[in-house]
Amino acid sequence: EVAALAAAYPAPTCEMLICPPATLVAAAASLPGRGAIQIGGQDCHTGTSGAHTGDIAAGMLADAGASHVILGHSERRADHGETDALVRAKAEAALAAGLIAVICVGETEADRDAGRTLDVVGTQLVGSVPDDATAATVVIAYEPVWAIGTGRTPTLAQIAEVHDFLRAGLVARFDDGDGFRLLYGGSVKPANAAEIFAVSNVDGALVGGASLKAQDFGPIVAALASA
Ligand SMILES: O=C(CO)COP(=O)(O)O
Repeated sequence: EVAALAAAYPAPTCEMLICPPATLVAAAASLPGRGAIQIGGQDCHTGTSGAHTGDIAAGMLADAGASHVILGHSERRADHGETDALVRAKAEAALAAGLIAVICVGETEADRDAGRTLDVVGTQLVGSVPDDATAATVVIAYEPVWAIGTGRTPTLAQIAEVHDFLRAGLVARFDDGDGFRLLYGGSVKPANAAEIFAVSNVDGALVGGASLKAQDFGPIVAALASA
């Protein structure tokens, strides 16, 4: 699928990143036909050395050919109890290893129903993003937990509200806050990609289910390339 996608988009006008499971990072990165597609991991450890059996250090991902790593995905936060402080420490390790960190934030459905969405993502943003982050080294992904894999998405106005809020938070904290890429994630499909990419401060997408097949991911890439 990676090779098929690369063949379909030999010179894309947007960046393409595939983050396969750790067991496939090296194979994907060394695929002769990967073209412009970049490869990332889905998590890394905070440490650069030491005894951490089963964990994958950022430097190991870089050695395997990864350029990026996703950190603080809601499944990591839920399944492994990852806190903002841990995500930040992982991001620091990723930056030290020369990786670009794709840091995820997002509210649960209970948070949204209680009117806490901006509080939650704001706290996650402050807590999870290292102080030495730059627009070149950190990407933020807004992923409402209730939209992941469910086929449900926030309204475009709700996406805009959160993305504008995240942008304001980045601008207030970082000199180049305007330049950070803000991805939306959660049930992005070929059918809704173009309208989501037209939303204020949406610079791209973090795609799960629709990234597994080149025939689904391709139209999403095309929608971003022409956004
Ligand atoms: O976060 C995501 C994948 O990890 C998003 O998944 P879906 O695009 O399948 O909703």
